[in-house]
Amino acid sequence: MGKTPKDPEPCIPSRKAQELVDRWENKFAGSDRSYEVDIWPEFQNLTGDVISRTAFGSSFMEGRRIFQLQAEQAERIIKAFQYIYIPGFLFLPTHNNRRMKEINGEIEGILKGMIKKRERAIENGEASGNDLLGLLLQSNMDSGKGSLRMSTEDVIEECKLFYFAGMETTSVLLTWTLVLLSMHPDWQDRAREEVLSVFGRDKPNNFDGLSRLKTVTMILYEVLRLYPPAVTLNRRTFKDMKIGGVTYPAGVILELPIILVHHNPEVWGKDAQEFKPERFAEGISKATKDDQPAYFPFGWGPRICIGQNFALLEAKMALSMILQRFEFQLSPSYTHAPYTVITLHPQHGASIIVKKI
Ligand code: HEM
Repeated sequence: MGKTPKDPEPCIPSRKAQELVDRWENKFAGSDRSYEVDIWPEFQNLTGDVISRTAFGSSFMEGRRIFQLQAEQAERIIKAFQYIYIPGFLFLPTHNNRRMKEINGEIEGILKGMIKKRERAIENGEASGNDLLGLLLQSNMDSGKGSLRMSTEDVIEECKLFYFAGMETTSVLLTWTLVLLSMHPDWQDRAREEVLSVFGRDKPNNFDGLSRLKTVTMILYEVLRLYPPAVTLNRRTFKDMKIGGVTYPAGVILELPIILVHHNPEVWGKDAQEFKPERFAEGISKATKDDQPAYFPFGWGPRICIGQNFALLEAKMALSMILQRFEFQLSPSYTHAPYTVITLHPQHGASIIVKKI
């Protein structure tokens, strides 16, 4: 049968989420109706695969190696920050510092190799590919030799940022969503009812249907409020400026503690610590007292996250597929311990019991 506009070629997030639920389903052996799975590594692999394919197309295996290296790098950076601050300490040849340098070198080496290979292919007349790397290189070629052209270093930095920003954050969102829906089965049921009423048993991969998932969207917003993957943002003043009645000179680093603003009872009400997706029933701007702007999971202003729609789409697809096929609850071994390794991780993983519906 030919493909109709209603039966689109599944996009990368849809294909990868499908593989995940198929794999979970295949784990049910014989008459087993439930089993335990740690969703934290599962979602890291899912979002790592999605971003590898989106960013690097067919070179996704090299991309996956970058993801392993970046995960190790994040742990080491946090370790380095846990020491008392001594200027220049990061330049000392300690074991941790040497390994961080090595990791940086390996990541850059892999990216340089991929860029060279792709540039050669483009020079030989092959298509640049519609992945991030191809688009960056093509736009670079189109802008000629002028000042708008990015250097190889710029392309490397963009790829590294895109990779880290796109993988870690979305896996954190999916993990806390399943944890909270396990703690609040009433919301899990409501979300499943909505998904089944919009998609039935069909694949939830059409954008029209996904944009009609109101309860699922409210749930994701509330998870991002309580467990924002990026807990804090920094800004440096570039000139003297007055903020909230205080004048700051140029060069001051200001911190916006997203997680604290998101939990402030003066803004969100006495129930600020509670999971209540209904607060987003009339959208984000009506969720706070006196409509105060206090919701920044994706940052704000000119540097706002460029991947926010991609992330919400990926999360909605994966969550919908999971809800269509499984019920889930927390495992007795689950320990609630959110902690920050650049993003907000579950320190001891997130084991849940999955039951086939
Ligand atoms: C739940 C998922 C995500 C969250 C919570 C999130 C959050 C953020 C935040 C807080 C920032 C910093 C904004 C600022 O400094 O003001 C940011 C920047 C960024 N994000 Fe995301 N992000 C997510 C997913 C993604 C995805 C999937 C991608 C790529 C596909 C992505 C790519 C980026 C990039 C490239 C930047 C840097 C933008 C710039 O500096 O101009 N993010 N994100």
